[in-house]
Amino acid sequence: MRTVAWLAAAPAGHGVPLGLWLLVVGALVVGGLASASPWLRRAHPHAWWALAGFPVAVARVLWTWRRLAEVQNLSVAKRSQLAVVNQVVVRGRALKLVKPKLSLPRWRLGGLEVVVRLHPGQVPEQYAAAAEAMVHAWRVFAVRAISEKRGFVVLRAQAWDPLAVPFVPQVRSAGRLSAVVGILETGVWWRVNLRETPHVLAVGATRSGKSTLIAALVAQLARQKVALVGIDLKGAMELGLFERRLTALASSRAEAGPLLDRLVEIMTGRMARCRAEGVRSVWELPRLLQPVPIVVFVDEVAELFLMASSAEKNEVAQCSTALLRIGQLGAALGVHLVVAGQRFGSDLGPGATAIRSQLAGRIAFRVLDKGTAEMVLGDTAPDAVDAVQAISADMPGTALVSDTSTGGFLRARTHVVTVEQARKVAEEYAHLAPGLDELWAAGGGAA
Ligand SMILES: Nc1ncnc2c1ncn2[C@@H]1O[C@H](COP(=O)(O)OP(=O)(O)OP(=O)(O)O)[C@@H](O)[C@H]1O
Repeated sequence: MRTVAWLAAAPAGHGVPLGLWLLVVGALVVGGLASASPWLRRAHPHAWWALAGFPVAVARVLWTWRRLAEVQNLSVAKRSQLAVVNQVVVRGRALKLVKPKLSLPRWRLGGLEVVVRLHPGQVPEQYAAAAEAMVHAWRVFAVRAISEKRGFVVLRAQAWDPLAVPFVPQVRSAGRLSAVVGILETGVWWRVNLRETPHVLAVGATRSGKSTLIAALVAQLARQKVALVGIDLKGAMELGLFERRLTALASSRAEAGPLLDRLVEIMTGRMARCRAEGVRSVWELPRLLQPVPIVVFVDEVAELFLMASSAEKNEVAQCSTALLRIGQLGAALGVHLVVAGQRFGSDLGPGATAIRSQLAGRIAFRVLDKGTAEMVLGDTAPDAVDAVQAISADMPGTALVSDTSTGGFLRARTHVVTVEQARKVAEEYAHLAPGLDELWAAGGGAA
C-alpha cells in the first residue's frame, strides 16, 4: 500500500511509467489472491482451482518433471549404459538422461491431466508406481496413471478428495435406466446403469446412506418411461413417500409374495413374446414392441427371509423363489432389482445366498462388522473387505462400488438428494406410472 501511496503522490512532471503501474497492480492482485487463497479453497474449491490452484499446479508439473522423472527412473539414457574402456566393458549411468515427453497439462474439474509418451521398453505400471512421488511434487490429493492408448500414459491428478467436496451436477436424465447418483474417487460421475448391471445390491449400517442412494435413483428414474415397484418391509415408511410414482407398493411380506409372483408372471408373458418374435431379450424386439422396463426396489431385504415361526415358511419360500427368478431372468426381460438392507448374509438361508449371487452391482456403504463386509464383497472383491470397514461415520453416503470396467472396486459418495426432493419429483412425474396390468402389454416402452 505504501508503494501505491508513493506512486499516487509522485510529483507532476515525473510521470510513473505504465509498466511500473502494471507491475504494482499485478503484484497486488497476486498478493490478494495468495492471502485469500486458503479461505477460497475451503469455501469455494472449484473457484479456487480455476483462479489459483490450476495455474500453480501447471507450473509445478512443468517445473518438477525433469527431476521427478530422473529420481523415479522414468528418464532413460540416450546411449548404452555399457561402454568399452581399455578393452574392458564397464557399466555406468549416462550423464545425460532424456525425460519422457509430457503434453501441456489440461484442465479437469478439480484436477488436471497430462499425457506422457512412453520411452520404448517402458510400461504404464512404472508411472503408476511413481504416482505417490507425483502427489508430493505437485501437491495434489491423488495421481492415477491410466493407459488408454498404446505407447502413452495419462497422468490424472485430483486436487482434493472429490468425495470430501461433492459437486452436485444438475442431471435430469443420464440415459435410459441410468442415474448419476454421486461421484467416484477418480472425479467422474458415479452412474448406476441398469442396462449394464441389471441388478444392484446396496448394503450398509443404519445412517450409512442407503435411503439417500434410493432417493437419488428414484429422482432420476421417475422422469423416465420406467415402471417403479416398491417392496418396503419397514412398513413402507421409506418407499411409501414415492407412492404416487410407483406402479405397485408392498409394505409387508404378506403383500410382497403375491406382488413378486405377479412380476414373475409378467416376465413369463414377455418371455413368450420374445420366443414368438425369435429374439433372446426384450431389447432385441422392434422398438414399438419393447415393453416398459420395470425397476423393483426392495428395502430392508433381510425382513423377507426372517422367520419367527414355521407358519411363515411358505411366505419366505414364495418371496425367495420369485426374487431368485427375477434375478436370473430379469435382465433379458427388462425387470431389474435394486435391493438394499443392513445385511444380506448366508445366515438368512440358501435362498438369500443364491439371490445375492445374482446381484452383480455391489454397493457397500459403511458396515459395522467384518462379517457384513465379507457378505457383500467377499465373493466378488475380497481385497475390498478391509477398505469398506475403513469408511468413517462422518462421511455418510461414502461407499465402495463395483467398477465394471476393471472388475475392481472404487470409493464413491452419493450426492445428497433428500427424500423430500425425491418425493416432489415422484409427484411431478406421477402420470408416468403405468398400471400393473399395462406391464403385460408389449409396446409403449420406447422412449
Ligand atoms: N452423500 C452424503 N453426504 C452427506 N450426508 C449424507 C450423504 N448421504 C447421506 N447423508 C446423510 O446421512 C444421514 C443418513 O442417511 P440415510 O438416511 O440415507 O441412511 P440410511 O442408511 O438409509 O439409514 P437407515 O438405515 O437408518 O434408514 C442423513 O442425514 C443423510 O442426509
